[in-house]
Amino acid sequence: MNETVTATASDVSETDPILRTEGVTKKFGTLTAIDDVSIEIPADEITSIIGPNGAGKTTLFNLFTGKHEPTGGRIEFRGESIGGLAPHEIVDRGVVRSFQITNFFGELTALENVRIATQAHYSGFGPGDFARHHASLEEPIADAYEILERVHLEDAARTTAANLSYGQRRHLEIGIALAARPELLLMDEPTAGMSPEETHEVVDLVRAIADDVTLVLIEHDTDIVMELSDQIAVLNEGELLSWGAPAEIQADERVQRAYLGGGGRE
Ligand SMILES: Nc1ncnc2c1ncn2[C@@H]1O[C@H](COP(=O)(O)OP(=O)(O)OP(=O)(O)O)[C@@H](O)[C@H]1O
Repeated sequence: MNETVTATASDVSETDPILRTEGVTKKFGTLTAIDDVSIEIPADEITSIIGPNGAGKTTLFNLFTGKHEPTGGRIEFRGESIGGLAPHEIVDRGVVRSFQITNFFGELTALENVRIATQAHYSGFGPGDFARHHASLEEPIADAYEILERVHLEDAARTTAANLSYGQRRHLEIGIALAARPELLLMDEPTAGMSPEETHEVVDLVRAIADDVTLVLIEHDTDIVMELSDQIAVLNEGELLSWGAPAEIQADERVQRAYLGGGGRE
């Protein structure tokens, strides 16, 4: 059993927490996937969640997004409890997840994919209401172009998603997430499967997005984690093993033993 680590923003950051958990626990039958985790995610910064396979990283994201309901404990976004809210209610509050798995319409263009995602913010658009009269699409289209520029896909606006390169598709997924106007964006392995050049581009993109969106990343590439993160939370067997600035995490012997040196569970 590890000693209990309680992560507070005051340890590493001066900013207010945007997301906070208090003793949050998630059990699947007899397995405790998240075990009494208390953490504060500071606003306007980049926080990474790392840990060996099966440590509970994805489960923690699923608790943040409402995919899973906590078995115990509390999750607050901007001071209000969100534990147990439906996923769409949590998105409406500004907590959005960018998926690693493809989450777009392959036969539609990059522009159309992002435009559809922006339409939720305009009154009068309902689900599936994709093909409106052109004039009523002006604002969503302008928004979509702005987002495509942000994710460096302006030149691929008219390319169907299926014909984008792997790296471009990952940019599109980030664009679709940005279309939901997140205050807090959860990114699941943004550089997974990318070439060194594509990785470099995404690292720059993540940094640019972090200028006005709080980011929480799950990332397996330790170099990227150390480069990008303002603070790092280390999970191990469902528990918060350590929390701190990159240099502190790198120097933490428990982290070395549990993660950087191998180990883990499936
Ligand atoms: N829906 C589920 N039902 C049952 N067990 C689950 C479920 N989701 C996750 N688990 C278990 O909870 C534990 C934590 O899994 P989780 O996917 O959160 O780990 P992770 O840190 O994201 O791992 P990885 O790095 O391999 O993605 C694992 O033992 C996993 O098998």
